[in-house]
Amino acid sequence: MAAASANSFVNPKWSKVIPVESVQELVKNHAHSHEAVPGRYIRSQEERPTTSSLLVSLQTAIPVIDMKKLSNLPGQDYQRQQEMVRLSMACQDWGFFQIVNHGIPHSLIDEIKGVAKEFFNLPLQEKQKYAPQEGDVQGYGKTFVVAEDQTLDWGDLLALALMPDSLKNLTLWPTVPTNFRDSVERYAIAVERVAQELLSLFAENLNLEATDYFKEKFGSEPMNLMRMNLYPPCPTPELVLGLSPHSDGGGLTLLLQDDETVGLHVRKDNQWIPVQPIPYGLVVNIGDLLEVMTNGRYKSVEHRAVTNAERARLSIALFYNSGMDAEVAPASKLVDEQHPCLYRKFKHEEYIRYYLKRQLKGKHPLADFAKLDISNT
Ligand SMILES: O=C(O)CCC(=O)C(=O)O
Ligand SMILES: [Fe+2]
Repeated sequence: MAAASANSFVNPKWSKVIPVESVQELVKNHAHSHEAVPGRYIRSQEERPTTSSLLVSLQTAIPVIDMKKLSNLPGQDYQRQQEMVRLSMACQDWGFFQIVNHGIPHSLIDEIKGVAKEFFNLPLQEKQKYAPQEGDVQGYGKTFVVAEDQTLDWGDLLALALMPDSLKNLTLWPTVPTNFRDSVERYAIAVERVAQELLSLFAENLNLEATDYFKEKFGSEPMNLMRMNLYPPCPTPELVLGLSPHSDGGGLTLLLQDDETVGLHVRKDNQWIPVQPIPYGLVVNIGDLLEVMTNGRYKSVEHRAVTNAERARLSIALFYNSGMDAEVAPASKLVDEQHPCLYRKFKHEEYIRYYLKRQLKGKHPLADFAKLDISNT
């Protein structure tokens, strides 16, 4: 039974895949034309990334957490306690933070960015060898294009399932550059270790019975994905989005972003806050599954990517998720009279299917799928 459901990830039918043109190609082919940005990419007035809201929000920044301060054992270490409080606030108020001193070697970070750039710079025919088969969410192209008339994101991507082995489809893993696969494997192991460390810190902060509470709930085989996003420069960045607003559907996301180019925006108090890159830092955000497991204490927050006219921007996301068969439900310790149960229990696989059938559109999926009506209680 488990094997059958796992294989369906690779073959039929996770989502309808509507093939669309590569944005990199579009830019190349229309570089000198007035029609460089086709109508399908142009956003409605409300969705456009206006500059006025950016100016206001520049005063705010997502919290930065120093992992080194958290690496000691729990105890009387005052610095550690302070950083734990900051981490807790970050998860509750923002759903987003950046981490520094996480222990991932800088050389490995340079390497993964290097192979990703090399891949996207290959000729289109080479990249198309890794286009997904029907119904798959892995491979080179775009996911979440579910309707012919949908407004498109100004970006290309490569999505890879990292684990479990039954989902990993090596035929969609590039072999050029030659060190691509090896770099991805080593980078993934390093980031997964940091994700596990963060999950134990969350459990400690939430006073859950064991620091491996989430590790256990995620199951022995987490379902982890990597997504490399490439946003080419856009002649009219004020009219398009690189990635539509969405909350991440998984557990925890660790994102490596471009050092020089701001592009990620996080929604806070109805404003879009740009995330200033920290060289060799990682952006961490809470996904929908952790919002459910923490009964809403930690927030899975909407975010989007914008483009600019001058430079391409690369980001590499690692989604650390529960296993497919894992049951997702609020921790019973986080449900009481003051905190009624906000979400129903569900199987992770059900939510993936639901999430993938929809366009990336704000934070609605979780609310529609699992939120309980507590107005009468
Ligand atoms: O490119 C970015 O900064 C955001 C990427 C992202 O949100 C995602 O891949 O889910
Ligand atoms: Fe995201």
